[in-house]
Formats: sequence, C-alpha cells, structure tokens
Amino acid sequence: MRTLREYEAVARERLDPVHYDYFAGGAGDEVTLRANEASLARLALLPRILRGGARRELGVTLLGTGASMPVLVAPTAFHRLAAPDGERATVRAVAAADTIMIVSMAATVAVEDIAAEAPDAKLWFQLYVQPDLAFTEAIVRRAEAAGCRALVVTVDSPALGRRERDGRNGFHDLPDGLYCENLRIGDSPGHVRQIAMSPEISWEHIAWLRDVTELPIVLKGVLRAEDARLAAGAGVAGLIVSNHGGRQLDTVPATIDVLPEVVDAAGGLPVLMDGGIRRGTDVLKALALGASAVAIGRPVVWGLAAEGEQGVKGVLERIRDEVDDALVQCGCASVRDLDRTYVRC
Ligand SMILES: Cc1cc2nc3c(=O)[nH]c(=O)nc-3n(C[C@H](O)[C@H](O)[C@H](O)COP(=O)(O)O)c2cc1C
Ligand SMILES: CC(C)CC(=O)C(=O)O
Repeated sequence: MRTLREYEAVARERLDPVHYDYFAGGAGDEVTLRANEASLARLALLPRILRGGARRELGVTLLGTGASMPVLVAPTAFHRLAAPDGERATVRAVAAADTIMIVSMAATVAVEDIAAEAPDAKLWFQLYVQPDLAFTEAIVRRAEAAGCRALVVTVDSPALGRRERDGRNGFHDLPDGLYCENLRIGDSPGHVRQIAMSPEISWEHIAWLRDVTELPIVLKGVLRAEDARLAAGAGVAGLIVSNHGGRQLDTVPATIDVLPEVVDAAGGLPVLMDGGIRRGTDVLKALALGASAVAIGRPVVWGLAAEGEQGVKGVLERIRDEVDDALVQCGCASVRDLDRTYVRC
C-alpha cells in the first residue's frame, strides 16, 4: 500500500461490513464527513523557490511532549474490532514512529495495558467527562497512573451523533468478549452503553477537572472563536479543532475552514486540528493556517485492519514521507517555516 487511501481499500475488504460502516461513517447525510476532505483539497499550496534545506526538520513539541512529526494519532474507539490485539498493536507502531497516541476512553484494551505494551510510548488520554464525577475522577487517576501526559476532553458530544449506518446495521454494542476496558469497575466489564454523552457537561466541569488533576487539559471539538476565547480564559492548555470526523453534528463546517479564526482567538494556546487529513499536503495546509500539529483518526484504523501493527507503521511512515516531500517542494527546511502565505484560500 502506497497511500493512506490504499490502506482504506484493503481494510474495507478485510473488515466485517458492519464494522467498516462504524469506522467509516458519519452523522446524518455525512455532509461534514465529505467536507473535511473536500475543503482541504480545495486549498492550494503556494511554494517558495530557491530555498529550503538538505534535510527537513519535522519534529514538534506539544505541551512539553516531543513528537518526531506533526501528525498524532487521534482517539478512536474499539481497535480490537479491527485487529485481534487492537490498541496493543497500535501503541507499538506509534512508539516506533515516535509520535503521540491519544488513547480513547472507549479503548478495547485498558490504558494500563496499552502503556505496559510500549513503555516508551507517549500517551495522552481522551475523556468524556461523566456526570458521575467520582467515576470520572477514578478514570483520570488511572490515566495518570498509567503515565498519560495530558487529558484530551472531548466537548463536541453533548449527545451521540446520529450515525444512520449503525442504526441500519443494528450496531449498538461490542460483540461478546470485547469490552471498554477503561470503564471496567472491579470485576464488572465496561460496556459502551455506560459512556454518558451528557448535555449537562459545562465549563464548571472543566474548572472541576483542573482542580482534580495536574495534567494539562486539551479541549477537543472546538469550532468557534468565542469558545476558543473562553477556553483560554478557563486555563486549558490547548485546543483541538475537530468535528469528530463528521460523526457528531452533520453540516458543521470542515475543520480546515474554521481553523484560522480559532487560532486567532486562542490567545497563543497550541491549536491542533483533525478531520480529513489523508496526505502530507493536507498536513502542510493545516500547519500553514496555524495548527501546531494535526491528528489522524480513520487512517490509523485502516492500517490496523489491513496489516495490524505493520499497517499502522505503514500509515505513519507514509504520511511522514509525504510531509517531508511537501516541505521540500514548498522550499521549507522545517515545519516552523510555514505560515499563511503558503496557502491560497
Ligand atoms: C471509528 C472512530 C471512533 C472514534 N472514537 C472517538 C473517541 O472514542 N473519542 C473521541 O474523542 N473521538 C473519537 N473519534 C473522533 C476522532 O478522534 C477524530 O476526531 C476523527 O476521526 C478525525 O477525523 P478523520 O477520521 O477524518 O481523521 C472517533 C472517530 C472514528 C472514525
Ligand atoms: C461512541 C464512542 C464510544 C466512540 C466515538 O466517539 C465515536 O465512535 O465517534
């Protein structure tokens, strides 16, 4: 497989069609799902000439954590639906690539076991704040003890998105034997139904979380400038511009289209972006428009379904090569050389 899209084609052949639909699908008419890729494709890169460097610097430091490239692994649920060892295979590949894995709260391997599988891996933990604060705190303590270095709080899910493919397929729960291991309490297994996506979660919960943990807090799912300003005022450490890969509210804008206004409002906080990143050129466009890094969701799952650990490694190495190629073609020696002049909107 030479491109991320080729990994998707192979994954589609290998996966149970119901599980493929869960991974691939979006909410409603999937307008936003398509828009993420389409808006990136519509932007043009404007290269400089007669400059650059013999070797390119791709590394970034995010909230004190170094990554060898500006491409992180977004939190995605249920990796054991894609490959038998699930998140264990993913984390081995992420550690080999020296980037950051954002572990989903809905992982099918416990965060402690993910951390033990690759002790060098750099992990952040994604959290849906639960109305049951004692339960939320217990999960935060597990993530801290496992060595996670940041909490990524998903704030775009006051309710689960209307995923019509899953409704048609009757896919509402994991098959027997697979569990949400981060929700396990004692001997009772964790079920995805236990994850409350609650409209009652508010800024007060973010303040509560800041009191509960020393970990830096990153809000995932920001799309509006005024929310970025509130986040900066609330003492969070970073933002992720995200529409959940088009899986929550359909017809919200493509993330690349709102990135600049969020960056301008974020008061210097690091701003990451996800949604539709499939090529090195997409990564450059997001960095040029102010992102500190991007994250990829589905392509990692496609790598995992196609070839397990090797597949995730393949996906990460291909996007790294493409970022390097796009940089040299743009006349840049470093990801830090990019600015808005490199993109024609
Ligand atoms: C199958 C799947 C599961 C996901 N699970 C989660 C999750 O558990 N928590 C979360 O915050 N986001 C979740 N997301 C959203 C991703 O973190 C990310 O925002 C999105 O996939 C980025 O778009 P992309 O798939 O086009 O790269 C999921 C996305 C997919 C496709
Ligand atoms: C529904 C959750 C368990 C996972 C998620 O956020 C997603 O599927 O997008």
